[in-house]
Amino acid sequence: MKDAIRVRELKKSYGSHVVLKDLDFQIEKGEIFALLGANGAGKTTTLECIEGLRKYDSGAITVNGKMGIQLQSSSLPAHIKPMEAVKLFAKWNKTKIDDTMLDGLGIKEMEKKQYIQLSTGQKRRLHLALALIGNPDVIFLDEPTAGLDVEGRLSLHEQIRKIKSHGKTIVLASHDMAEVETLCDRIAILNNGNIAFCGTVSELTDRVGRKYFIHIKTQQGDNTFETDNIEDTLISLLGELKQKKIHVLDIKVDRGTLEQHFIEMARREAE
Ligand SMILES: Nc1ncnc2c1ncn2[C@@H]1O[C@H](COP(=O)(O)OP(=O)(O)OP(=O)(O)O)[C@@H](O)[C@H]1O
Repeated sequence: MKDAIRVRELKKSYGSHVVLKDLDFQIEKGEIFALLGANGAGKTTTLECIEGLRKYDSGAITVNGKMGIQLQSSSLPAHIKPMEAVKLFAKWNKTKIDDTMLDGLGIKEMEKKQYIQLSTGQKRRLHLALALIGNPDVIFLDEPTAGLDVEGRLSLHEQIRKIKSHGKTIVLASHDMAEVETLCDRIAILNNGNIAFCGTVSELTDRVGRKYFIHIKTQQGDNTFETDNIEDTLISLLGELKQKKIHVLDIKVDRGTLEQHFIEMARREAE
């Protein structure tokens, strides 16, 4: 399949702070691709270099097709009405307004409100609509569902899948691993200025295994244990605590995210 985006030997520093050491990856046409990584790993820097909004030090970036970029919340004037923004963007793009797309995203229902009066979900849908004006081939979404409730999130996922079904390529930066697991064809994890992993979610699961975190709060303090077998670990931990007559106040089990496990694994391998 033809690449929508190809990044080769991308390097970027801010002064003496090296953020991207040497990035190499490609994004295939028609896939949903996510860029993951801890805060400050360089996701936004990478996306903005690809989008042409940020200068990079060296390397090569190729984008095949027209780009549509989702705005940050602060980028629209507070009092603009959604359809005014849509008309403005259509004019800039010298394109006709796609009523079917606007109906799908419920933009016309927001007609009477000003931008600051929109709910978070409505703002996200408007940002998506504005990114789609001009019928782009590659769409960049930065944290598309941050701050939304479950219903808002599911509805936006549905819209993103619909965009993909029209053959578009979608690139997103996200912190929400559950979202990435359900939505994305492939992911890349940024760590220490490099692509630490690039592949499908199931390839990532195969690499790190399914792990869990058990958090135990006792009179003596809090402890966290990583395990791939909740039952055995819990039985042995509780047995040990009982024997030592340490009183358990609270127990929580969470799955952690694949990204956390992967970064932890990379850290251990580097030691
Ligand atoms: N314009 C800038 N000048 C100097 N340093 C910058 C600039 N932009 C980003 N940085 C630094 O570069 C690093 C990467 O930032 P970037 O915003 O790309 O990371 P990120 O992975 O998108 O983070 P987050 O998940 O918090 O949004 C951070 O340490 C950040 O402080």
